[in-house]
Amino acid sequence: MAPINANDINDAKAFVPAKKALPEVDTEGSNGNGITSKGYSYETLLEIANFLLSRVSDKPHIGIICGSGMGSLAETISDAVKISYEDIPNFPVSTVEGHHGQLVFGKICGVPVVAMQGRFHYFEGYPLWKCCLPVRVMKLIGIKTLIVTNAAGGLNPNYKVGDIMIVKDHINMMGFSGNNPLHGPNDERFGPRFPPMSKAYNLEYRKIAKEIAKELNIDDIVREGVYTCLGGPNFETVAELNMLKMVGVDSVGMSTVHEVITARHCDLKVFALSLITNECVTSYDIIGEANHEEVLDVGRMRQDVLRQFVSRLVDRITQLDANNP
Ligand SMILES: O=P(O)(O)O[C@@H]1C[C@H](O)[C@@H](CO)O1
Ligand code: HPA
Repeated sequence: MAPINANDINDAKAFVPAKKALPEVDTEGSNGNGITSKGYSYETLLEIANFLLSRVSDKPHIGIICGSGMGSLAETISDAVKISYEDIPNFPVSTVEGHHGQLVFGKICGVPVVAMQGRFHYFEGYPLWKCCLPVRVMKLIGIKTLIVTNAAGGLNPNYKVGDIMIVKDHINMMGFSGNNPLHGPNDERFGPRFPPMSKAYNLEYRKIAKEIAKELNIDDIVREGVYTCLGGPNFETVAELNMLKMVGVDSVGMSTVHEVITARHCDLKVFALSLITNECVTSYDIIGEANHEEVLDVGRMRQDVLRQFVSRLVDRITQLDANNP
């Protein structure tokens, strides 16, 4: 029999390896006890931050992470300066469709912002600390608030495709097995060894978001609920989803939780939302299955409303924080 090669496999897509190798260094906690783990040192992150600051004129106040299919959020940014991840020293690269792979600096409603058009996921092969490295870099370049968006499956039976869920809390499923972005030596220059997470999602921001939903006349599609992140890349089984439903999860995705933990650790204020891109399959009788194309399509369908929502949020958060420095 003739040997098979990769091109013989039906519909095989060429494997695209990450375009650059990333230097990983051993980092040591700031207590100097000699314990090390893989990560980037504070100084390396500072170098990345300074590299970025040398290319922009304004320090951003707010960082935005665009979820799958939601990259168009960054198109509301005026005076945009775009920096490809590939051009940033020691930065990871995006490998998922629907994640452009660049930082966009500029202004929304006159407020200096930076948006990540493309995030890093655990399933891409990045450890959690590396998925969250941009959050620390954004902290170092000056942001005070992080707005996180994600595409997620709707587990709450009242949710419909296209709904926007304000995240009020999360369940860190990956953390239950000890997989946490803060694992390893703690550098106190970022934050404390044992950061609390009981107020991770800023209450005032959530109130503002609900007011904005009313102003935009979209309060019928805006919900509030609990998000969880699983490692992916496969979508969940029926049994897994039913288990998550029992423990109070409203939306399921593959990101955000570790980013929020990293952000709260370094004292950033956080707002997060899920765009419900598909109904979770919680019964064996349901014919359809989750797929990434549908996720991206719903992102496109909701892009206008999301842009308006996030723009107003940036404006109002800035006013709120100016009054409560
Ligand atoms: O980056 P997010 O969390 O928005 O992406 C979700 C999770 C998977 O990466 C992808 C599945 O379609 O969308
Ligand atoms: O149903 C889902 N599960 C996990 N991640 C997702 N991202 C979009 N939809 C989903």
